[in-house]
Amino acid sequence: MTDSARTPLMAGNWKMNLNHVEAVHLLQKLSWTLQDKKHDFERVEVAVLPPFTDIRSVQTLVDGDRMKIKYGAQDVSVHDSGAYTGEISAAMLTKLGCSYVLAGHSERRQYHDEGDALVNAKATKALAAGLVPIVCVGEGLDIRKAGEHVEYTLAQVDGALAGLKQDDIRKVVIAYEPVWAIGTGEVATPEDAQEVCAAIRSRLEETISPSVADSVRILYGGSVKMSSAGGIMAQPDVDGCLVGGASLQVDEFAGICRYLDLQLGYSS
Ligand SMILES: O=C[C@H](O)COP(=O)(O)O
Repeated sequence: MTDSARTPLMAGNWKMNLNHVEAVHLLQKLSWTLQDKKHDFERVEVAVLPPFTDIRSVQTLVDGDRMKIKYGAQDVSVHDSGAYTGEISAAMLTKLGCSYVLAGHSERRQYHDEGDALVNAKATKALAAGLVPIVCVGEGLDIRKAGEHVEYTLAQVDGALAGLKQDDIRKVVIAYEPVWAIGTGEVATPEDAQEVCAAIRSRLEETISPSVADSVRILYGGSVKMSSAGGIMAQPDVDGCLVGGASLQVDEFAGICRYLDLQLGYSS
């Protein structure tokens, strides 16, 4: 990203990894590493998205050690309470001190058949409870090969944000994740990321307002590593990264969070 009022966000999606004991160890080590390197959390925000079972332990650690790392969940129910076995409500996440929640991650879309209407309902519930939804969008390989990736992704954005108030949309984070680059080691080029992130921002400008488009943070996700983060973050419409596998390795994730320092040649 270039100079703008948008604070970059590096969010680590742990997916279904780490039990609560392992989560505490990783988070403690991440915090020490970033503190040791004098990471400026106001300049680059850092968040982790653990499995539900870890969140209470993460909350206790973050509060107890006054960490500046934020945290959130990987999914949220569209229901407030009641007979919905296995579901977790937005209010439960707020009570646990969560700041963020993913909505419509490609793995939820793929394995749980989540579509844009459900993603929209989840984002709506999250916002109403004071959580910031990280709305995930992105195309599969067939769509990319057909050259329809921009149109396809913009339709997902339209669907996910339908009916939300302007002031709510301003708070939303959008994560562009080309599915073919997730967990595959295939990284979209910085130019690929910029193409779609810029198209998303233009769409927000046209359909919502220029000021909302200027406020919304758009992340890139898909096999991001410490070595690729700098090039991706140099793109003007990329405001951060949604990191999967590399967020489970403290040094890699800390390096991604410190992309600015590493570009300036400070010690890794
Ligand atoms: O939520 C994260 C994305 O799915 C990217 O995962 P990855 O970095 O393992 O490719």
